[in-house]
Amino acid sequence: MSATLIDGKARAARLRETVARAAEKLKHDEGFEPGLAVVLVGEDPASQVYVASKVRLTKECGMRSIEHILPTDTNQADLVALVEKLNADPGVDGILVQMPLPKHIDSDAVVLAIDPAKDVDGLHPVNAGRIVLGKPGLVPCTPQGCVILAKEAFADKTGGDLSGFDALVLGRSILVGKPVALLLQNENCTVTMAHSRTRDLEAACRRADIVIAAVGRPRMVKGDWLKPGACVIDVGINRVPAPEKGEGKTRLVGDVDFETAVEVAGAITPVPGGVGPMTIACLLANTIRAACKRRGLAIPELG
Ligand SMILES: Nc1nc(=O)c2c([nH]1)NC[C@@H]1CN(c3ccc(C(=O)N[C@@H](CCC(=O)O)C(=O)O)cc3)C=[N+]21
Repeated sequence: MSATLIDGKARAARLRETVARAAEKLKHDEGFEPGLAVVLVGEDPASQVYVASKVRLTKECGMRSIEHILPTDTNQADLVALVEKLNADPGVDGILVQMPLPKHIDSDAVVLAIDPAKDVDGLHPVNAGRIVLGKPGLVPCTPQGCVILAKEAFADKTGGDLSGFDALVLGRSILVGKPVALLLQNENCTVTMAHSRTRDLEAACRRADIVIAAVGRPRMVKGDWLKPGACVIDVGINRVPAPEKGEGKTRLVGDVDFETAVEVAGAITPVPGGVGPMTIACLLANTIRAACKRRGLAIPELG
């Protein structure tokens, strides 16, 4: 058996289309263009690539992109001052400070400085708390993308309803593991949070109808860890050497061993082309939501 591929690229393109329509409507009905401010500190090449695609897709969706590229030696006070300036700017609806920040900067303090109403990354403790409480707020982008893709996998069977499924989240990071576990609980899944100290991880995995792999270990989850027919969402973005492509070349692999998993799973996300593109589409969707909420407008349904 070979699993159905969950096409994150196509799903993300569809979400961006609804974002573009919402942006167009805001421009037409309300006379403004939602604005997303992206702050990049330093010259990390991966971060530069991510920020470039966020900027490009923001514009493609008919929104305004405000870019601040700062040198590596930027100090914390100056970065916080910039965030405060963006908080106060009425033309800025969303603020994203690209992570990781240089080591001399306390990223918690920077995130805390972001106005929770503009926190389109969903990283501010106020927004994290809202998920815990099951209250509306800005939901982190990668976890949001994981849930959308899991629903997509069950579209035919349950109409996308995840109620009652056993979900296993592998990894407990603030950015992905913890919030995605809470979101799945809010979708009425029975959630297990597994991590490096989990006893008999393989057995726990084998019980799950939905596996979210977010540990950052290349190809860790093997096909024989999976319940036949399970839905597998691979959050991993690991760059590994690919000598077969030439000397010094690399390729991207997930936290799931795709070749063996695809034989057992019912549905699986590829890497690349799975969760990654959804992360950016959800960021753009959050910018629309933040823009509407801040102005007292109804928040559109963005699918
Ligand atoms: N404040 C902040 N918010 C973030 O959301 C954030 C961040 N910092 N720092 C870094 C991580 C990583 N991240 C990705 C976004 C898109 C892809 C993506 O589109 N990946 C493509 C392939 C990209 C490639 O080829 O390298 C894919 O999976 O198909 C991946 C990773 C957002 N992050």
